[in-house]
This record gives sequence, C-alpha cells and structure tokens, in this order.
Amino acid sequence: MSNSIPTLRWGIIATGLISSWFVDDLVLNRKDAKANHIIQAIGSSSIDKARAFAEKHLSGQNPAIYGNYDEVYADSNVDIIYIGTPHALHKKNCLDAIGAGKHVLCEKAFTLNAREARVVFEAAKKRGVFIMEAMWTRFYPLTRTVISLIHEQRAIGDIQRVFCDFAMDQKIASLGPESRLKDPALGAGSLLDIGIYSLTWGLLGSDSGIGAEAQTPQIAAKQTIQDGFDVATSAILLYPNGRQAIVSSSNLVDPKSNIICTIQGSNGHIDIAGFPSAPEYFTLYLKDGSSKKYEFERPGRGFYWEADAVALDIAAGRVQNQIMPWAETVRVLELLDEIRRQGGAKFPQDEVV
Ligand SMILES: NC(=O)C1=CN([C@@H]2O[C@H](COP(=O)(O)OP(=O)(O)OC[C@H]3O[C@@H](n4cnc5c(N)ncnc54)[C@H](OP(=O)(O)O)[C@@H]3O)[C@@H](O)[C@H]2O)C=CC1
Ligand SMILES: O=C1OC[C@@H](O)[C@H](O)[C@H]1O
Repeated sequence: MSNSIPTLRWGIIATGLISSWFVDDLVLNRKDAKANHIIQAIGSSSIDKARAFAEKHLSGQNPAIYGNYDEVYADSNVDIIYIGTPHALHKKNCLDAIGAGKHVLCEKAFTLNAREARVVFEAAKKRGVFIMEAMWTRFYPLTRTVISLIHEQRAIGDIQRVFCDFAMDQKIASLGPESRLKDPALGAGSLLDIGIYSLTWGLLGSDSGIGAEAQTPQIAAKQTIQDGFDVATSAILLYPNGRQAIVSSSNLVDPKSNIICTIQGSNGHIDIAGFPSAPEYFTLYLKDGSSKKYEFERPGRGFYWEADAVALDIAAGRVQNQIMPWAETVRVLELLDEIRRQGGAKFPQDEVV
C-alpha cells in the first residue's frame, strides 16, 4: 500500500460470477498498481451468500456484510458501488446508488437499451457523481496498444475490414428458465452478454473516434431467436468510407479458432488471440512479409486496469472516464438497439416508456 496513490472503498452489489472475478483482481498485490482498492462492503439478496462470498474471496479482510443492497448504498464508508447483477437490474441499481450519492461502476451491458442508459446518466449528472460502464476490455494495455498502432501510427495503413466473433458454448439447454442467460426479462441472449465485445472491437478497429466524435456506421443484422432470446447474432457495420466491420456472437458453440479478431488494412493486418473480452496477445503482419507478436503481462484476469482508471478519475474530481465516456455507452447501446430491431430480439422493458 502506498500513500501517494488514491484509495477507493468499494461496495459490491451481488455475489455472482463477475463480482467474484472483480474482487479477486482488486485484492491482488500488484507492483504497478495506480490505486489502492479496499472492498469495504458486500451486499447480497442473502446475508449467508454475502458472508460466504467474503470468506471465500476476502479472507483476512473485514468487509461489512449486508443481506440487501440498500445498506451498501447507505454505508458512509463506501465511496463507490460496483454493480454485478444481471443487465435488467442495472438501471434500478444505478439509480439507487446515485440516489444515495455514491459513485458507480456498472457491469456491461450498462442497461438493456439506450433509453435506460440516458435516464441513468441524467441522474448521475444531476447528482454530480462518477459513473462508468465496466467495459474492462477497453482498459487492457493490449487494447490501448492495438488502437495506438492502427489509428495513430497507421501501422497497417488504411483500415479496410474488421472481423470479430465471440462464440462460447454456455450450455444453455441445461440452464433453468430463471437463468439470466435464458430469461428475456433479465436481458438474456448472446448479443448483450458477449456480442457487445465483438461490437466493441468492430468499433475500436474501424474508427479512432469514440462517443460524440465517432462516425456512425449503417447496420445490417440478423439474429437466430430461440425461446425468446438470441442464441446467435451477426451484424455488418458499414462506414461512410466503405470500411466494413463484421461482428458476431453465439452462445451455442465454442470459438472456431484462437484468433477472435482480425483488423485488415492496406499495409497488413492484426490478429488478436484469446477471448474478445480478455484478449491474450496479438500479432502484426505486414505486407513486406515481416511480423511481430505483442505479449502482455496479466496477473489475475485484468479487471484492475478499469478499477485503477476509475480511482484516478474520482481522485481528480471527474464524473466520467475518457476511455469509456457516457456518450460511448449510449452509442453502443443505440447500435445494439438497432441490431435487435433488425434481428428480432426483444426485452419486455423495451416497451416501457
Ligand atoms: N466483465 C465481464 O467479464 C463479465 C461481466 N458480466 C456481467 O455481469 C453481470 C452479472 O453476470 P454474472 O455474474 O455472470 O451473473 P450471475 O448469475 O453469476 O450473478 C448475478 C448475481 O446478481 C444477483 N441477482 C439479483 N437479482 C437476480 C436475479 N433476478 N437473477 C439472478 N441474479 C440476481 C445475485 O446475487 P445476490 O443473490 O448475491 O444478490 C446473483 O448471484 C451481467 O450484466 C454480465 O453481463 C458477467 C460475466 C463476466
Ligand atoms: O462478459 C462476459 O464475458 C465472459 C462470459 O463468460 C460472460 O458470460 C460474459 O458476461
């Protein structure tokens, strides 16, 4: 622990898979940490679950344990709320946290649609608190390096095409109808769960602009809908200059290759390997026949990069982050809305105005 870097005290909402990954990463001892992270409180639908979570993931620490979320929002020792509930609950959880005057880091997909996100950002703006969608992949040094290489250094020349696929057999046939991966009222479907990463790479690979500075591509999309949610989605993003990004997701099958994303330009291409959410390495191939593999150290899973960025923003008094600003979250959700409009996946909440 160092005093020269900011300290952020987290209240964790929900004790599911992502909360465990996030907390495990935040308590890692890192030599290059940009902030100190303290897990101050755990909130769960059940106090037993909260206690078990703390015992398993925070041994030797002493977080406050609550059998509900409201007491976490109200805890005066908590600076920021981390929201790890299913997508459909994000809007309410964010609004409740903001209402209590807390900063927020909310898992992806930030909300079910762009309309819900605008409501949340409006509330954060009025209350003057920091809020960000936890699109952790954008904070990876690997991702920042790819963006710099293709857009600033123009290493592969003019970008012509981007491909990204996130396929993962999530064994959905074996899950109950109450699973967040199957219940449309919880935001089920491959698109918001994993297709959001393919779309993210399609956008980052195609255009250096984000948020209000980004170009708007036309969309052509198809979805395979089973039992009311999409099990596969494919979309083409067509940019004004003719550039195309082809992005897809499936929660029925595993990836066909370790290369999950390819960015092709007039002077070469980049192959990115791993998962689109957690890329492991990439290789730059140039038309002169040369190539270079880029590898990155990643203790744990890599959630601390976004957490450090949030801590630095809050310490500096900022309410949004420049890598994942509010306008970018809304833009991504608008594109997801359009893909669903064309593809047919609907959530009951889409109708609520
Ligand atoms: N960034 C990333 O890599 C990942 C992000 N995610 C995102 O995190 C969110 C949660 O996903 P994940 O952790 O896999 O989900 P889980 O089902 O594992 O956990 C969700 C938790 O939310 C709470 N919850 C509250 N209401 C409900 C409800 N009606 N149904 C189910 N759970 C409920 C429960 O915690 P409790 O009972 O303790 O309150 C539950 O354990 C999603 O938005 C997902 O997109 C997920 C995985 C990876
Ligand atoms: O964000 C995610 O990435 C990894 C997947 O296991 C998970 O379902 C998804 O929410």
